[in-house]
Amino acid sequence: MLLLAIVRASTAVAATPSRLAKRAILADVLRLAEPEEIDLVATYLAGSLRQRRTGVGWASLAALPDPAPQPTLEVRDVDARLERIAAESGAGSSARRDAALTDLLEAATSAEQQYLRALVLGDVRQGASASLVQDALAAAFEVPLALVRRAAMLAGSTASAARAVAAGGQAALEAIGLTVGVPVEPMLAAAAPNPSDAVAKSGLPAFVDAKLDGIRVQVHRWPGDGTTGAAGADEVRLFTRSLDDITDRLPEVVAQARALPESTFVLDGEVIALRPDGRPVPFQLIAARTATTDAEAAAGLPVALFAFDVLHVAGRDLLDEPLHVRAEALAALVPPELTVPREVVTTAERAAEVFARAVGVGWEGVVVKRRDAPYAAGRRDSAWVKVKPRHTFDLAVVGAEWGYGRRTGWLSNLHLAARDGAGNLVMLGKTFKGLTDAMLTWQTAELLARESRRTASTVFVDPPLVAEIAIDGVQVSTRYPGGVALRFARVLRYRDDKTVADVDLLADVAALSPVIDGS
Ligand SMILES: Nc1ncnc2c1ncn2[C@@H]1O[C@H](COP(=O)(O)OP(=O)(O)OP(=O)(O)O)[C@@H](O)[C@H]1O
Repeated sequence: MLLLAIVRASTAVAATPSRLAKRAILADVLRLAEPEEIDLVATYLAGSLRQRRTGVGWASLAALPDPAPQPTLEVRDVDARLERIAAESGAGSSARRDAALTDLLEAATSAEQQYLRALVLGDVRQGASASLVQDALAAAFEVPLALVRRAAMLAGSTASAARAVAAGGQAALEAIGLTVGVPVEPMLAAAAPNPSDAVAKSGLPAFVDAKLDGIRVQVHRWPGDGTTGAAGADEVRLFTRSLDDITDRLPEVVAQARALPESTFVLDGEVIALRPDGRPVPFQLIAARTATTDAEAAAGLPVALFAFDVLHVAGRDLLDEPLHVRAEALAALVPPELTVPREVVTTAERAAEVFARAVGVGWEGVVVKRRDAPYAAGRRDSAWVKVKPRHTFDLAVVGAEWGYGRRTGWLSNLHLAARDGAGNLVMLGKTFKGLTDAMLTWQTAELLARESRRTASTVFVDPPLVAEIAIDGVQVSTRYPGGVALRFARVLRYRDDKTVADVDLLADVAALSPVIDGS
């Protein structure tokens, strides 16, 4: 199939808001794909690449070469070229990568060049997600959508489901089961602002788990065939939320899995580290630790898996079992000190108490779980509902960057600052989230009226506006002058009844982090 077919579909999908129309466009393309390439076609249609990383950044794609006059690029050719680009390593690799990229772009028409650039940068804005492509696969091959979704989550990708359905139709989809050693898409959580809204979604009684702020890890163990590891030792593999294999990075978790009393299982959980006083180490440090295979760095911060679910034990798939059955299987497999703190509650009041206690001991919040729900891999629905404390601060808006795309002409990305002890405004982060069109219009006029200076991208203001900002927390920053950066900031509302004297203190914002406040 020509890449052009995908580019055209992507453009057409972006141009219609109707999900049904999008599905029809995608299904037409999927029907035309050869069975050997349908996995790539499905991947590209969802706006992603088969290669997790290509090593190509913005700079290499800033200027595009002259386009080809005619579309000749085949989807499979594009993939093969990207594979070579991604595989480049060692001395001179960046020059070789750029040369191969230029070759690829020279073979592309102008529309294809734009599409390839967006694809490589992960920036295809067409409104087609993996979920929509699954919908289109079901339509194209006339099979139930639920079966496509199930196959995609069990085989770990929509591309694998596409390959199966193109090769063997419904029967091939049905034949896909959980394979220990092959990661399953993790179940995700919806969000609620407080525990009572969460239990309203989940129903009562509900499981209320502590929400641990670490790295999601799926642990697979199965009897070894002696090909890797010590002779006769079981195989263990660890996968992240995006299904990357990080077994080598977390030897303690591998050891922990080997110490459990079964030789075949799949566990889901969160990897964190605890301080000597039992409080959790901040997420940033866990993320840094998980990103390295450096044994010395690893030894400095031992981590452990805290399991919260089990998908398979000793030949028995548990995905379709209700949570309370999986919870029993989990308790039989994993000792309590290696499972997340959990309580079954029967009232909203009790859920609120468990939430307050969880936050009090340093957990990120809670995840409220429906007692009879199966493991909905790859889905974000109300069977799991996360609740985090919402921290709000009144911060100064000291500048704003011009928006682009739909926000062209509006000042959009806000520069946010708190006050230090001397009354100076110290920048802590930026946000363009939470702004309605009416707020964008209002703030653009207000900020321009207060303009003190500007650069090409940013208008700085004096005096600042004051906005109520919600954040999930703070983290240590080397970028911002106060050494503190906001996490997931969003605007709740403007406080034009407040002035800079009402802006919250840097120390109060920083106190959200056990590390930054020095304790
Ligand atoms: N007890 C728990 N049960 C389920 N998930 C948990 C639990 N403790 C921590 N988590 C983490 O919370 C996440 C659930 O939220 P969600 O599915 O929305 O993921 P997310 O987008 O990464 O969210 P967040 O940034 O809030 O962690 C899981 O991916 C997991 O990493």
